[in-house]
Order: sequence, then structure tokens, then C-alpha cells
Amino acid sequence: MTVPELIRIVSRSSPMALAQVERVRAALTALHPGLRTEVVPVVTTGDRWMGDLAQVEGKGAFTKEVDAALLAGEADLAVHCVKDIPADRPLPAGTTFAAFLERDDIRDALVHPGGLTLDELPAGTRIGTSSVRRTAQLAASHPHLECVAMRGNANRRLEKLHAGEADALLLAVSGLERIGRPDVITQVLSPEIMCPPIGAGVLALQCREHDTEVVDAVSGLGDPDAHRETTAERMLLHVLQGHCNSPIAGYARAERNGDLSLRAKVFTPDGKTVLNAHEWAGPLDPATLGTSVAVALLRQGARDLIDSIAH
Ligand SMILES: NCc1[nH]cc(CCC(=O)O)c1CC(=O)O
Repeated sequence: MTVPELIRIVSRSSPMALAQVERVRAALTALHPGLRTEVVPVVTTGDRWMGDLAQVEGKGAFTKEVDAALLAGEADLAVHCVKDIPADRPLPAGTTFAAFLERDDIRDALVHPGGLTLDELPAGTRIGTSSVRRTAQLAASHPHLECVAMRGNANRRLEKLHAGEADALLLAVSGLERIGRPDVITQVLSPEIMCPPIGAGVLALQCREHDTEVVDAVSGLGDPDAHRETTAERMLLHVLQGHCNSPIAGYARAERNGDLSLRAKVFTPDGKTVLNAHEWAGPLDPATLGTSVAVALLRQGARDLIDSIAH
């Protein structure tokens, strides 16, 4: 294998995204000691726009400009949160996933400056989140709490919380760890209470398809379990034709005995209807498991729930 001299890494420029890039740079340098890396930060539509994502062509709002830089040859490697990569359409033509990194915590966390847990929050507490997935599940489990729209990267949301725009936040544990703020977590929510999004906690390394030098150089960072779990989850989302504003949650888990399970839920925005499916792969490959669970949800009426949300 010929290792390139330099790999230019493109990413969003939020603190979380830059921390992710530093992790990839460190891992690449450990794997190939002579290799140099450079960071190419870009600002995406999703970073600029603070309104409803559905209004700015929500699909790919956090990935479009990053993928464009990769395809234009301004960078050789893109680092994405899998959670932010659309699954209802193929990856941009000419690009491919070279690796999925070992998975971080998939759970969401409550951030409440007063230190209360979700069950202790008084009626009317304002939870800052614009996520349909979080809003629907909270409406089902804690209907006395109020969700208020809040967007922006995790650091910005913490600032908005302290400025009084909300009383508490729901954020991904992995994201808070990446920005070095796990200290603000008051409660980690189990997946039963707050089912995570597809691709939670997984970073994807994306390359130009024919750039075999770079693909080969970075593929050694891939984690087999993250690959199987992500493949099952993204196929589920693909078959459901879920979009960035979909009330869909789910996660696959590679068990120690080698079997793979996939659980997924589809909600109405008010959380009053919850479709639920859980299957084991057994002899099925991860993508077929994803298809099977998606079909189980479609049989329960998932199409209407997903299509009723503007996108
Ligand atoms: N939508 C922003 C985003 N994209 C990925 C993560 C978390 C990290 C991950 O799951 O990889 C976050 C922040 C959040 O939801 O709190």
C-alpha cells in the first residue's frame, strides 16, 4: 500500500466537528507515522440557518458543502456524523464510505443547570430542542414539559440555555463529550426513555470513490461492529425514506455472541402514536435486517406518519 504524503480533511467548522477531525488526525498519524494531515473547515447551510431545517432543503444541510469540497478536490477526506448524512438517497455520486469509526455513546442526555432529572422537572419546564424525535418522545413520556425550538451547534445551545432561552436541553452524550463538556450532563437517558437517532455516535470517513490511495490509507480506522450497526440502521432509514425531520428513532446492536439486533420506532409529533419493531438478524446480513425492520414498521402504517411531517 502506498500511503499518501498528505491527506486534507474537510469538515464543518463547529467545535464538535473540529474535535472529530482531531480524533481522525491522531488516529491516522498513529496508523501511518509519516503521514501529514491538514484541516479544511467549511460552513454548511445547516450551520448558517437557525430556522426550521425543512425550509432550507433539510436533506444534507450539514453535509452538502463538505461533500462539494471533497468532490472538487479541495480535500481528500470528509468526516461526518452519520446522524447528519441523508439515508433516503445515495451518497453523492463519486464518493464512498471508507470507514465507520468505533461507536461512541449513543444516548441523549438532559442538561439542567439546577441538576434535576427528567422526572423531577416541574410542569412547564422549557426544554430547548428542535428535534421531532426528541419532542415526540418527550411529549409521550413527560407531557407536562414544554419543548421550545432551539437550533445551533452544541456550544451555541449551551450559551442559549445560559442566556435563558430554555430551562434545560436534550443533547447527545457523544457530542458533549467531543466538545469537552460532559460536566453539564445531569442525566443520561436510557434508549428506552429516549430512543437515539439512526447513526448516533458514529463518525463516517468519506472519500472520493476512485482515490484508492486515500481509501486504503484510512480504511484501517474502521470498526467492524460500527459498520454492521450503521449498515442496518441506514438501510432502515432508506427503506422508510426517512428525512432529516422524520420522527424516527432506532439503533442496532452487535451482541457479544455475534448476532445483530435492530430496534426502531416511528412517532406522531405529539408522541401519542408510537410504532415499534425489534428483530434479530440471525442469518440475515445487516442491510437485510434493516429492510426487514423497516417493512415491519411500514406494515404498522409508518408511511403516513413520516409523510405527515413537512419536509
Ligand atoms: N444535529 C447535530 C448533531 N449531529 C450529531 C450530533 C451528536 C453526535 C453524534 O451522534 O455523532 C449532534 C448533536 C446533538 O444531537 O446533540
